[in-house]
Amino acid sequence: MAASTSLHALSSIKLWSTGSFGLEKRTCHVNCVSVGRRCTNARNLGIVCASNSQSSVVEPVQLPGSPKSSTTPKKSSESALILIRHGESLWNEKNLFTGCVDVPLTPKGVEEAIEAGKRICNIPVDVIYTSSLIRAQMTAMLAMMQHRRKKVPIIVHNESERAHKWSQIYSEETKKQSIPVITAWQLNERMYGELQGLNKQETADRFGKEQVHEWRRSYDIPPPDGESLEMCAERAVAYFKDHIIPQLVAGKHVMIAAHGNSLRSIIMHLDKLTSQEVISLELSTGIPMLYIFKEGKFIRRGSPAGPSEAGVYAYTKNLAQYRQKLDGMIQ
Ligand SMILES: O=C(O)[C@@H](CO)OP(=O)(O)O
Repeated sequence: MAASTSLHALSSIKLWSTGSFGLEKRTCHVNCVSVGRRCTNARNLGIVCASNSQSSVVEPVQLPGSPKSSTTPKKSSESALILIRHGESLWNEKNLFTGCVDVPLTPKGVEEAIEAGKRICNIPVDVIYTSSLIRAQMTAMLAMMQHRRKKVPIIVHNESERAHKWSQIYSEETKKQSIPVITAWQLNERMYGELQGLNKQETADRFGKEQVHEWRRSYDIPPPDGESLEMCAERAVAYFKDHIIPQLVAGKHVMIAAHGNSLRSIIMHLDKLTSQEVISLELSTGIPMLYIFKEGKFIRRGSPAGPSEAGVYAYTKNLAQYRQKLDGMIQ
């Protein structure tokens, strides 16, 4: 189906379409990354980095005015990568296709973000990436309010020379107690084209569940005038490789707050999912997922359960040590 096909034209094509919806049965929708039979298996992920990181290493992101630090990868280091889909938005609540429409969180979404923050409050975060959409930014900020390290997340404004200059910080100590938040449109939700603002149920009633599921979850079939997951991946995964992997290689701990589909495309890349497997990948709102980046590989560690449970902290010595350090600082 051509991306430019209009909904009007589609309605006449799809009115007769009533196929079964077998894929729905296989969908595994849980509070973590879940892909069919792989739901519970953390596994080593052969990576990306070997072919990309060396050619695309960029400077670790710094707050305005920070002295430049070394970009040399710390060979023995491991880095945490937290992925979090934004909390429930006002259009999630209304069951509307949202895409790149910039809608805020609901009170429930705010709660989800706070809860997510509690789940990651012992995991180190050096730099945060969010989309340019407010629901992802709200989620990142609210989650960080819960972090035990109590650093202040600060949005980096580099959109113009003046914005950069006017947001300078003139205290090294204050900078040390801050976390840069980089906003990137490349991490935005997939652009949903002519579906944006339509009710999901009404659209399924009109065009058929099968067609709507294809638009929502297939890899390479775009919704009318919108982006397919493949098109979304072209910008989101490219950004991840060019900007985020170099941070991890440099030993920085990264959090990404983004969207159902921009994160699906990144997870597809990290977990090496096929275009068939990604169909059943569903992400819940406000659930953080942890990967460990070590020796050029991403190791999926699932979703941190809660600050008081051993859970993910038992997985790596570094995370356990960081937590102990926080315990020491806070006592
Ligand atoms: O409406 C959207 O932008 C997305 C995420 O809420 O919907 P879907 O579940 O179809 O990916």
